Amino acid sequence: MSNTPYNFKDYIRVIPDFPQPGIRFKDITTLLKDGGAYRAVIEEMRAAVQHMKIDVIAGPEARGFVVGAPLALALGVGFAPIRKSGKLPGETITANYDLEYGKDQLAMHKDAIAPGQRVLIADDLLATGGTIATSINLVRQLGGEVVGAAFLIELAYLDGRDKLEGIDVFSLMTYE
Ligand SMILES: O=P(O)(O)OC[C@H]1O[C@H](OP(=O)(O)OP(=O)(O)O)[C@H](O)[C@@H]1O
Ligand SMILES: Nc1ncnc2[nH]cnc12
Repeated sequence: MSNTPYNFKDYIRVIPDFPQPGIRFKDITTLLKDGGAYRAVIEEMRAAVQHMKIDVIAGPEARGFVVGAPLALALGVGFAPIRKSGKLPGETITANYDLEYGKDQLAMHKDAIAPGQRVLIADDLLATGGTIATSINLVRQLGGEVVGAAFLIELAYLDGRDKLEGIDVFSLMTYE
């Protein structure tokens, strides 16, 4: 049971028609700039995923970094970046994906995850699930065991969770 004094949704700015008509963009910068609220969401996520016995967190660029890296520090585990293609300097594997508003390709270093490691994938937001499904694909290609996925925000009406069968999913805030 959470004891937080924060109503986290009060810290999310919803911007209609960004980046294209019909999308209601959930802006987390209004949460991140408040040190107390930022710390509190990471603490809530840490408490929710602690039982998963994670070895490493993987997070997709860019907003997955601002959630995944502090969560890794809070849990005392390492962080493996999942980047848009062409950014990582070492040997990589890649996978293509669709977004709520576009297409892209993600990459990971081949040595980012050791075979058999228990991995949590962390991101700010679950929408269609394309980013997280691609992240899972990459981690599994490297031999990692994806035990969980954690988000600040889930857009439940886009059914992204359907792509996460068999994985322990935690979302701090849900929009219906
Ligand atoms: O569930 P999905 O439909 O895949 O959408 C969710 C993803 O979209 C956003 O990232 P975006 O690709 O816009 O990149 P950014 O973090 O660099 O802004 C968000 O941070 C998630 O990673
Ligand atoms: N509606 C949305 N708001 C913020 N980030 C997103 N990524 C995909 N859909 C999004």
